[in-house]
Amino acid sequence: MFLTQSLAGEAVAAVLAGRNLTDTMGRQRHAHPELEPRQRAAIQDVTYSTLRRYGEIDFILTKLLNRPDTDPAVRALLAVAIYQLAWDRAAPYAVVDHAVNVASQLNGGFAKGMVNGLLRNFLRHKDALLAEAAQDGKARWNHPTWWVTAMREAYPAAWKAVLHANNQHPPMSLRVNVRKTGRDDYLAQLQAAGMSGEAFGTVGIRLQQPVPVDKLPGFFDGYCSVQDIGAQWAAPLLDVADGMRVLDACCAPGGKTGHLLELAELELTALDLDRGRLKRVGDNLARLGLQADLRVGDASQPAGWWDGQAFDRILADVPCSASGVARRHPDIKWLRRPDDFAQFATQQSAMLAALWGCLKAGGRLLYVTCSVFPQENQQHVAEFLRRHPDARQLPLPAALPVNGQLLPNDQHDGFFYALLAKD
Ligand SMILES: C[S@@+](CC[C@H](N)C(=O)[O-])C[C@H]1O[C@@H](n2cnc3c(N)ncnc32)[C@H](O)[C@@H]1O
Repeated sequence: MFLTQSLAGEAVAAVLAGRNLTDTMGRQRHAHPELEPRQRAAIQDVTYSTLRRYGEIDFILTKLLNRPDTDPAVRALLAVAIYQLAWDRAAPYAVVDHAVNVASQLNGGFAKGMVNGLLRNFLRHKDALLAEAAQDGKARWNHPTWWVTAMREAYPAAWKAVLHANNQHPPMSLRVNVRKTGRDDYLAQLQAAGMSGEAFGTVGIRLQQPVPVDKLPGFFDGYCSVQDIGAQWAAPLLDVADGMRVLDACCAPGGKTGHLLELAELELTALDLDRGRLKRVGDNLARLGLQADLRVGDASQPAGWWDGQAFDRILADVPCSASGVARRHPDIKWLRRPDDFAQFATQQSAMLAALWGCLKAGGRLLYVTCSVFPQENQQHVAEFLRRHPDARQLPLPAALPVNGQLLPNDQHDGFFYALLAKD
């Protein structure tokens, strides 16, 4: 547990200092090759869970700490230990002892006594403090206040459910590669391997329990991909057919690229700005037995990568706040700032306008975000339609919300879809 607390504390401190959690944990894995998968899973679980609950934890720490200028590394360690004492199954005495040991190695160990005293104090008043945090208007939602206010305004009926979903463990879902096996066959293979899942859509399976991918039958032979059920709408919405020229404009790590290629024989260009992430697209396609023309480039600058031949279909899965997948990336809640949206909007508008010029008349473009903020979604598309008289928004299938906004729930993450036709 010493290592779990030490590395989880380090990761929480990095996020609270403004750093990305995925990158931070990647660096930790690199620095600690000796960690076994079980230890890595424990560190990830404690780190993610602490960040999911950070509103309540911060409230409790603010009450218990005498000094507002506590060392950030010590405060993050305390946050992790409070998560463990309040919600984890770990034995309280072990949590406190190990936290004291970790503290003794932080910045000269001056905080050892304080960590010991504060955690014991927390244990003495745990129920009352947790009840107080659960009642506090700011702490209880475990989101920044501006985010709660925005959700209240955007979804007067559903905002509590949206915030609640963001604080849960996400479901693990699969997309069966129909080029290799059928969905019913794959469900049977899962069952034979001691796993069970529920069918969704035409090729989706939501697993009852998340599992490491190496336990999934035929995963390395491309029988399935891990993909959220909500993300599995993208490729079918583009209604692709054999022989089409298709652009996947922000493709990495390639979840939707693979799905498009599983549906038809396409001449597909897979573009991404990030060379490292594009490599993962190549790896994923190789695993699935599929091929695309992979290009590094900026979607808002087609001159750098486009040969001038228009596309029949374009998928624009643009960079966004990722607020619809906050439960998979709990750092997002604490890293985003309200003024980030202006920057996203500028980037999203530039991409959409440039990609529109690469689409054939009669072609379709699917605008996608994994955001629940209307300014990245409906409002953004309405503005685009005002500026482009040759663009028409097509209705979505009845199974999707009319406005294209999927909100996160126990079945899928939050996504936004707008299907645009060029007249
Ligand atoms: C939401 S992710 C795409 C997810 C992907 N479509 C999938 O389903 O696996 C957005 C991607 O856009 C890429 N990106 C960001 N800015 C870009 C730009 N100007 N041009 C092209 N790609 C960009 C990022 O590197 C990131 O991989």
